[in-house]
Amino acid sequence: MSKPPLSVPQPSPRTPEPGPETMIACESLVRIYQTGSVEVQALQGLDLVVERGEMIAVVGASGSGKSTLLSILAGIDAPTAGRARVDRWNLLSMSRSDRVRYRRHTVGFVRQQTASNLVPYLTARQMVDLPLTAARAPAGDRRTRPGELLEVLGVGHCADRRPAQLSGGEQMRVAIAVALANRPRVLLADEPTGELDADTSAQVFQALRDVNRQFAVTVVVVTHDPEVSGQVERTVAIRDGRTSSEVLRRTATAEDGGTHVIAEEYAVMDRAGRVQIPRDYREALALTRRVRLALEADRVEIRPNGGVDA
Ligand SMILES: Nc1ncnc2c1ncn2[C@@H]1O[C@H](COP(=O)(O)OP(=O)(O)OP(=O)(O)O)[C@@H](O)[C@H]1O
Repeated sequence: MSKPPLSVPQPSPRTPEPGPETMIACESLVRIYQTGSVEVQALQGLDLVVERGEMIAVVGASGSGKSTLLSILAGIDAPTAGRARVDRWNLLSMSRSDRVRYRRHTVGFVRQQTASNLVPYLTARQMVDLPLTAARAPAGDRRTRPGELLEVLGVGHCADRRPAQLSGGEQMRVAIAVALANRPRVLLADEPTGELDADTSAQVFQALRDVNRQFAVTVVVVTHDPEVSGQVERTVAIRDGRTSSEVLRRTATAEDGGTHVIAEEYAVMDRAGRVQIPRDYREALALTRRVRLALEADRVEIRPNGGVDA
């Protein structure tokens, strides 16, 4: 420290710990892939908390670990280390049968490639029925739920069509209906608008927002599309397998009564106090391995080694 603090600010009484309203809590999550002698650290200590009923977007460069995170949350892949809890499930200690139950009832997953979500020889109604049958849902549910869900997703008119008879946007809406069949608490979508044009993508995204509100399902959407990520209240950015920053958006009312969205970006600090400083900040001030930290009354300053006030 360059100088002693005048007074140490008191910690905020609000705790960042996952609470009863938390649906997803990942802490220091690590996933290492081993291919022959090569090790790839896809997740390198990622932290993420998502509240019940929240809808968030996850963004990040190609290879930053977004799909790995979603596969782990979907119960398809298992973490190497760290903690990951979704609803009442601990994702690091699930048995094989737990995993089946978890994937059937707790999470719905919409994959990146639209076609991979669908079965070419089944109609939309039959595809929504498939997970209901697998979960031995009551006959009443099986009769009514496929039609109702397709209706909510705006593809009720497509109920008797097969995937080849659907547009890209319709296929994605059907895929979302399939993922929601067993009333999951969490809906995970990996680039659901990646293969769609701008208008169709906006409609599909609106459909995700609608089901988030209507069914109170927690939604995590991975996207490259800034138009999409700009429409949720919270966007989490992943860099090199870690949560690096979050953008929070809120609607403010101006004096003339008009409303506008205010977006504020925050760096994310993990439990050990680590924060990633963006590359452009580091380069602008030539911050290298050693930096100077100073605790002020209302902030922590980071300065280049050899800066003033040494
Ligand atoms: N099964 C695997 N075996 C080996 N390495 C893998 C495997 N899956 C992912 N990786 C590696 O882990 C890292 C993270 O991959 P991931 O697919 O999670 O990134 P992503 O952010 O989703 O990228 P994209 O936006 O391109 O889909 C990458 O370096 C990738 O090559």
